[in-house]
Amino acid sequence: MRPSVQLWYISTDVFPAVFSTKFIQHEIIGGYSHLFTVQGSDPQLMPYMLLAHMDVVPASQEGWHVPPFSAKELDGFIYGRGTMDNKNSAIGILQALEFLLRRDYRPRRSFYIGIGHDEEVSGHKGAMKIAALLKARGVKLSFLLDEGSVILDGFLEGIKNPVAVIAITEKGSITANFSVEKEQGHSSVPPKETSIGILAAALSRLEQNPMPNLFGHGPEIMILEHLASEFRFPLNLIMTNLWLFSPIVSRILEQKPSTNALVRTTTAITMFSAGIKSNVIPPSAKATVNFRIHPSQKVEEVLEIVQNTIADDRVKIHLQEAFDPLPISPWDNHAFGVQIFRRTLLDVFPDVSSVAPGICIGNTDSRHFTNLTDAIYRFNPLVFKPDDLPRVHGLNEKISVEGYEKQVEFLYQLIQNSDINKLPEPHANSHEL
Ligand SMILES: CCCCCCCC/C=C\CCCCCCCC(=O)NCC(=O)O
Ligand SMILES: [Zn+2]
Ligand SMILES: [Zn+2]
Repeated sequence: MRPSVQLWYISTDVFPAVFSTKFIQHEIIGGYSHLFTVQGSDPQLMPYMLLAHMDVVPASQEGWHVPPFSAKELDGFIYGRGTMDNKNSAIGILQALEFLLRRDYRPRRSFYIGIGHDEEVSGHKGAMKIAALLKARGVKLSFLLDEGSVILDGFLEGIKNPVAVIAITEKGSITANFSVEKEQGHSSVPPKETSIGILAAALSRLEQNPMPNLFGHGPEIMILEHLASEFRFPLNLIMTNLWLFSPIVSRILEQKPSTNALVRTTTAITMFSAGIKSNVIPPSAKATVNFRIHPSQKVEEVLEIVQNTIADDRVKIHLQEAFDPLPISPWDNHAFGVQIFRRTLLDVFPDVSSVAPGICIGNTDSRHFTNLTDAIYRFNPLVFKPDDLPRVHGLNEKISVEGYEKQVEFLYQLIQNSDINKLPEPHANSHEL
């Protein structure tokens, strides 16, 4: 089956300078993905990489203010599937580069642009192949920037200003298929339990018994530690004394889905199918459950908890895909990428008062690049309010025109800021960055 991508916008017509510049090489990888190699003028500087993807999850035709693939503009917003996840980055990166090239800019530091075509189905044919190709060419990266976190505005009770959260790891994942088989028969003489009843009860046990709250066992605590001074009194005192207050804070965080996802391995029953006719005892019931693994756990440990919670041998478990949480990227004054992001945020988003390390609660193509660098960061320069979160993979995904322009500006500055060969001095102003 062909992936659901539109390729027309990555073309010579739309980005003439990108495609005609001598020091830029363009390759198609895996049939649809793009790899651009931008050769900098100083080969001594270690290259970096910008990553994005152009494939999207499906969109229902109902419930949208405009058709989901029309990219129509309404009240200052561009609506459409992929406007936040992640065509905004794919086009934004190329547009920033196009602008720079038109101003005769030649970067000093080389960089790669990878635009995958199958991120939403694990990136095995796109990003994974790009990573393998770069590895075979002996490439090492100073840092890599992908999607995965944003500038949060109004997510945390008690913080007034928008804060940029750059994910330094991402959760692991298990996609498991559960099934129960039972003898088919006449519905007038039903057994005590059907395959549907057995499977539904097992899944209900999984939902009713969430995985343990692991706040404080992984890097999620760093978000609050870094943002402590942003909280109003007395929350700032609580956040600066998490050694004492973490039991209370962990209970508060688990109340909302967006913060619950930070403190535990989550369990989402995403597919269920069973039954063939209203008067036939169903021969089988099947379900798919997607777990996103907290950074302090591993696949094995989660599977053991699942087995013990279900505690029913009639329920068979088949793993579709499973991988551990990703390594934690450096976050200190020597982390080149982090310093570049800070400086660029300060340049472009003066309202952002803090930059904190965080966790990507979903998964990204960047996880295929761990052989090329230990400095993998997931961050999209978009200001997110709480009602934006359900739009990702949901209805009425949209980006404001101003927000998209800011994204391009961020990338435009980031490319230039990355050209320095040593870490910048901290800015001498009152800004908290
Ligand atoms: C301190 C408050 C934390 C709030 C946490 C919510 C922040 C949400 C920020 C961005 C959300 C969306 C990005 C997730 C990227 C996932 C990309 C994707 O869809 N990959 C496929 C997959 O995971 O299945
Ligand atoms: Zn995405
Ligand atoms: Zn997505």
